[in-house]
Amino acid sequence: MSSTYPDSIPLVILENKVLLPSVVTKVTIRGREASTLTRKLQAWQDKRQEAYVGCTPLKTLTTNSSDSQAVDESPSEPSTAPQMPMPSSSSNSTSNGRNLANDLYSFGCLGRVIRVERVGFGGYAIFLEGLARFRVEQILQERPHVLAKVQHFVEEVDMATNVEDGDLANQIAAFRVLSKAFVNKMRDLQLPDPLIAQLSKLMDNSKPGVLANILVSVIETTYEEKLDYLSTTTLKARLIMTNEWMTRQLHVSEKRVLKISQQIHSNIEGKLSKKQREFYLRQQLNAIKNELGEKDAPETGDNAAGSEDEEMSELKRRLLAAMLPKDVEATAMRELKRLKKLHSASAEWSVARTYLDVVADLPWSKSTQDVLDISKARSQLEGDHFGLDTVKRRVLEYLSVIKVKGDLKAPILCFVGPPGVGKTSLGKSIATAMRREFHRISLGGVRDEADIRGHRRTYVGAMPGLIIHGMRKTGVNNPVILLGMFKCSYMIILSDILISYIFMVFLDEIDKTAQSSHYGDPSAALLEVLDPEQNNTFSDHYLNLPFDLSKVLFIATANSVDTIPAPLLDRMELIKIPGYTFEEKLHISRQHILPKQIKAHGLNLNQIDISDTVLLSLAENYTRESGVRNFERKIASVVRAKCVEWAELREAEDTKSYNGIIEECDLERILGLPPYEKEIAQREAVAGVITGLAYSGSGNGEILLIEASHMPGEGKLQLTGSLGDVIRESAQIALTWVKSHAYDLKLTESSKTNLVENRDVHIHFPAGAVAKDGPSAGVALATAIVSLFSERRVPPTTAMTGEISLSGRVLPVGGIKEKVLSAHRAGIKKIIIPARNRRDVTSDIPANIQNDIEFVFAKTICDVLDAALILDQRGIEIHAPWIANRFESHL
Ligand SMILES: Nc1ncnc2c1ncn2[C@@H]1O[C@H](COP(=O)(O)OP(=O)(O)OP(=O)(O)O)[C@@H](O)[C@H]1O
Repeated sequence: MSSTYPDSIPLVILENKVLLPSVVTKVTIRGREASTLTRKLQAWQDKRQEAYVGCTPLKTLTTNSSDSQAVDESPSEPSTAPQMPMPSSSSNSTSNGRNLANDLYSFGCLGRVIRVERVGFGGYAIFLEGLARFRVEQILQERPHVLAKVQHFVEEVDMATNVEDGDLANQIAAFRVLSKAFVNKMRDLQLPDPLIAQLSKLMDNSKPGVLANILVSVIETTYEEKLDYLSTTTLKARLIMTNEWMTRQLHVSEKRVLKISQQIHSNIEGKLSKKQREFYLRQQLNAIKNELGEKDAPETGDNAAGSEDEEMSELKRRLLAAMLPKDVEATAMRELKRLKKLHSASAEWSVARTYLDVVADLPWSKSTQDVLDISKARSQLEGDHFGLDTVKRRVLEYLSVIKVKGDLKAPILCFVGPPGVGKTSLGKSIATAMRREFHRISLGGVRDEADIRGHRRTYVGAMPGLIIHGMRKTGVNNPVILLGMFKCSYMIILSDILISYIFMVFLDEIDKTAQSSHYGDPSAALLEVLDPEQNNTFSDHYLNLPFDLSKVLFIATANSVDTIPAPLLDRMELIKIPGYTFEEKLHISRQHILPKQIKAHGLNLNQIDISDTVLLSLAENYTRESGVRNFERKIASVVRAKCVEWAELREAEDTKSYNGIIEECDLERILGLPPYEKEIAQREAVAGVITGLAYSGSGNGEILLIEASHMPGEGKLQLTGSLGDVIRESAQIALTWVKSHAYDLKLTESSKTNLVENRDVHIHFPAGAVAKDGPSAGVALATAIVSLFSERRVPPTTAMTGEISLSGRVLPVGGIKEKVLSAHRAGIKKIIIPARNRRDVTSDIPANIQNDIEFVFAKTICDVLDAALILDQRGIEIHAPWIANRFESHL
C-alpha cells in the first residue's frame, strides 16, 4: 500500500484515547519534548508545508490521564498486542519513566496538524485531523521527542468505488440501515443537536468507511475495542465490528430511552397537583379501558364538572335553608356566583368556599324554644349547688325579669370568685333551666381584637372570631355563652393599690397594642358584644355581615375584677362568689361531690361510707383552696381506691369481705401524709416572725409569713422574697416609723440613740418564687421589726393586715373577705384589721366565722402592737399594755 505520507514521523503518545481517521481531535502535550516538537511543527507550517504527527495510543488505560478526553472503562491489556521494535541505543524508557517498547501500541493514526496553540504554562494544544492508520515499524529516537518509522495504510474506502465483494456489500447495506437507526436513537437520547445534524449530513454524503470511523468514535465501546478497530486494516472487518457495536448500542439506548421516559414520567407525577393527577390517571384508565374494549368510561371533564355542579347546588340549598336575612342572602348569592366562576384548583376558590360554608352553618334564624319556668329554674339551681343563696336569688330575679319583660336587655351578669367555687357550673345550670345550648369562651390571654372579631378574609387562613365560632358550634342563635374573663398570673396582692397596679399594666399593654394597626383593642370588641344596644348588628371581620347576638344570654365569669377594663365592668352586674368555709365544703361534698364521684366510678351509693369527721379532716388536712376542685380530686382518689378494692374482691369472688367504710387512717394510706397539717397553729412563737394576710391575683386569700432578723452592720434594710416596689416602700416606712419611735417603744435608752446604728435589718417573705406586692403588709412589717428588737412575740394564731402611714395610722385594705376565709381555714384565732374595714367583716363574713375568730379593729399601729405583741421572751402572756405613756404622747 503506497502513500504520499512521510515514513518517519514524530509521535505523540495518546493516553486513554484513540484517534481514528476522519476524526478531528485536540491533543495536549507538555514538557521539554512538547516545546521541541511544536517548534518543529511550527517551522513546517511557516514554510507552508503540511505538518504531520503520528498519534499512537498506549496499550492500556492509565489512571492519571493528562488529556481531558473521555476514557474507556476496561483497563485490561489486549493479549495479542504486538511488541514495538526499538533503536539499539535506546534506554527503552522515556523521560517520564514510560517504557515505549512495552507501553506503546503498535498501531496509530497519522494526523494532519490543523493548528497549534499554547495552553497554560509550558503546554501546547495540537488540533489534528486523523488521516490514515499506520503501524510503527521502529522507534528512531526518543529524545527530544519520539520519532518513529511507520508503515501507512491508506483508507481502503477511498479506493472502493465499486464494491464487488458480496459480503462487503451486505455489510455496507446493514451498516446504512443501522447507522440511520442509530442517529435516530441519538435524537431520543437528547444528544446535542449540532452533533446529530452533522451526523445526519454525513450519512447522506459520506462513504461507509468514513462514517464508520466517525460513528465508532461516538459509540460506547471499550478501549480495547477501539484499539482493535484502529489496528483493523480492512474495511469489511471494520464494518462488521461497527455493525455489531451499533446493534449493541441500539439495544442499550432502547433501555436508556425507556428509563429516561420513566424518570420524566415520575418527575411530572411528583409535580402534578391532586386535580391534575386525577385527570392524568383518568386518562390512563380510559386508555386502558379502550385497549380492553370496555368503552363505557364517561368523559372525565364532564364527570368533574358534574360533581362540582352538585357541590354548588348543595351549597345553595344549605344557604337557602339557613334562612338568611335579606341583605345577607344577597351577599351570599353574589359570593356563590363568584365562586362558580372561579377555578376549583385556585386558592381563591377555597377561601370563598370556606366563607360560604361558615355563612351556611351559622344559626341566622335557628333558635331553641325557651322554657322560662321560674320554679323549675329554682329547683335546678338548688339541685346543682349547695349554698350560694344570694347568687341563686339574683339569678332567679334575672330570669324573672327576662320572662316578664321578654328581652335580654338587662345588665350582663358577671360571677366573680376564686377558682372552683362553681361559677361555670352555675352558668350551665342556668342554661339547663332555660333549656338553652351552652357554650364557654375563655378570654384568658386574649390580647388581640381579631381573637374576638376574627381576621379579615384577605389574611391567609383567616377564620371567624371566638363569638361567631361559638355561634356556629352551638348551631342556635340563642345559646347561653359563658365568657371566662381576663385572668391574671398568680401573684400575691396585698392591697387595693396593687389592683390598680395590675390594671395599669394591662391597660398599658392595651395602649401599646391599640396604637398598632395590627392588633386593636379586644375590650372594645367585647363592649360591642356585651352591649344590648349594639349587639344585634355585631360585625365579625371575617364574616363582614351583621350578625344578631341580641338573643344570646351572655354570662361573664372572672376570678378577680381588677383586670377587667372599667367600661366593660360598667356594663356588667357583679355577683361575688367568695370561697367556701370547711363546713360549706363538707355539705357540698356530702350532697354533690361524693354522690357524683361514686356514680362516676361505677359504684353504688351504699358502697362508700365516709363519716362527716373524715370528710372534714380530708378537706382541712389535704386541701387549702377557696373552691372545691382539689377537694373533689382527693375525694375521687379515695373512691378510686375503694373501687380497686371492690374489683379485686369481685375477681376473687369474695365480695362479702368488702368493707365500704373509710376511716381517718385510710386517708393517709390512700393519699399519703397530709400536706397542710395545721402548720400555722402549731408554729412556735418567735420574735420577729409575724403571720400576715394576703390576697392572690387568682382571687384566693392567703396566709403569709413575714420574718425579720438583725445582725451587726451599718443600719441597712435588706428585703428578699420576690417583692415589688410598693411592698419595699412599706418596709421602709415601717422601719422609719419604728426608728423614730424607738425610745417611746422602750427599744433604746435615749431618744437620741439610733436603733439600727450598728445593725442591719433583713426582712424575708417566704415562698420566694411567688411575686408579692402591695402596701397591706405595712402593719405586719412594723410589728415584725418591733417584735425583733423588743424580743416580744406574736402568738402564731394571730394574723394581721393593713397599710400604715408614716405617722403610724392604719389604713384600710381590700380582699378582707377572702383573707378572713383563708385565715379561718388555716386555724387563725385572732385577726387584726384596719378599723375602716369593720363594715367588710360585719356584712360579708359568715356568722359562724365571726364567732370563731376574734377581730381587732386597729386605728393606729399602737393598737396593733397592743393586740399582737402579747407574749414575753419566755412565751408567757402579758396582759398589761406594754407601750409606754411617752409613746402615746407622741402620736
Ligand atoms: N356550691 C356548690 N355546690 C355544688 N358543687 C359545687 C359548688 N361549687 C363548686 N362546685 C363544683 O366544683 C367544681 C368546679 O366548679 P366550676 O368549674 O364551676 O368552678 P369555677 O368557679 O368556674 O372555676 P374557674 O374560675 O377555675 O373556672 C364543679 O364540679 C362544681 O360542680
